[in-house]
Amino acid sequence: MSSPVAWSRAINSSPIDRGRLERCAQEIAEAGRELGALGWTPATSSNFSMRLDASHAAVTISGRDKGRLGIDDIMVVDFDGRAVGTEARPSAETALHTQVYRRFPAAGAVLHTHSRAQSVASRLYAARGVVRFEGWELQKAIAGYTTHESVLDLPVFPNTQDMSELVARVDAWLDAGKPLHGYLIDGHGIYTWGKDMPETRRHLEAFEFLLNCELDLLRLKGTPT
Ligand SMILES: CSCCC(=O)C(=O)COP(=O)(O)O
Ligand SMILES: [Zn+2]
Repeated sequence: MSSPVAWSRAINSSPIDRGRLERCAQEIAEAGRELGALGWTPATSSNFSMRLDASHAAVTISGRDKGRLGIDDIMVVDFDGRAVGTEARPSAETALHTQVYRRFPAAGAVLHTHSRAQSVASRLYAARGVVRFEGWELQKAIAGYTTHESVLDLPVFPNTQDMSELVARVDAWLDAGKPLHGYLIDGHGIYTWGKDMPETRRHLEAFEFLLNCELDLLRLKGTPT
């Protein structure tokens, strides 16, 4: 959103609660600062969002430095990706965010980052199409996982500038009944989500840690497990 005036227009022309929008924008900006400080949002990459209500999300404006976000760098979109109350351009990857909110009614936040581990792992596992985590205690950081004796799959989808292709791949995975808590895009980065921003941050940190462990094993052993 380019200014508080635009925010007022957005709120006046929609059922969105202004207080909720401001709180979400603050949470998104804070997450961006912390993820940026970790080096996971290089060169304006990455995008973040939070659910506002049953049909709207707050999402980062395209091209902004995600490590230095203010609330004016956050805008409102509907779940078809249309901007609400502003001429600003939402993230180029907005369709991947709104898909999560449509497919997971309990999802409250989505984070997408471009860390080195995410980017390198996406290339190494692209041919296999999935990174399979087994036997790691940190799998329990993902909602619903209660033991290291579980299988946690993080699919790797081919990169494309056509978001509808990516949306279709995610839909196909879900329609096959396979669990999904996040995914890599080849040569690109990771998407993950959760019921709120703290859970989404936890998922992102867990996937980052697990990917780094798998990459360390690869360096030591030579082939993917
Ligand atoms: C320079 S990063 C290329 C685009 C991208 O992958 C990304 O995450 C940021 O795109 P946005 O439109 O959300 O700024
Ligand atoms: Zn990206």
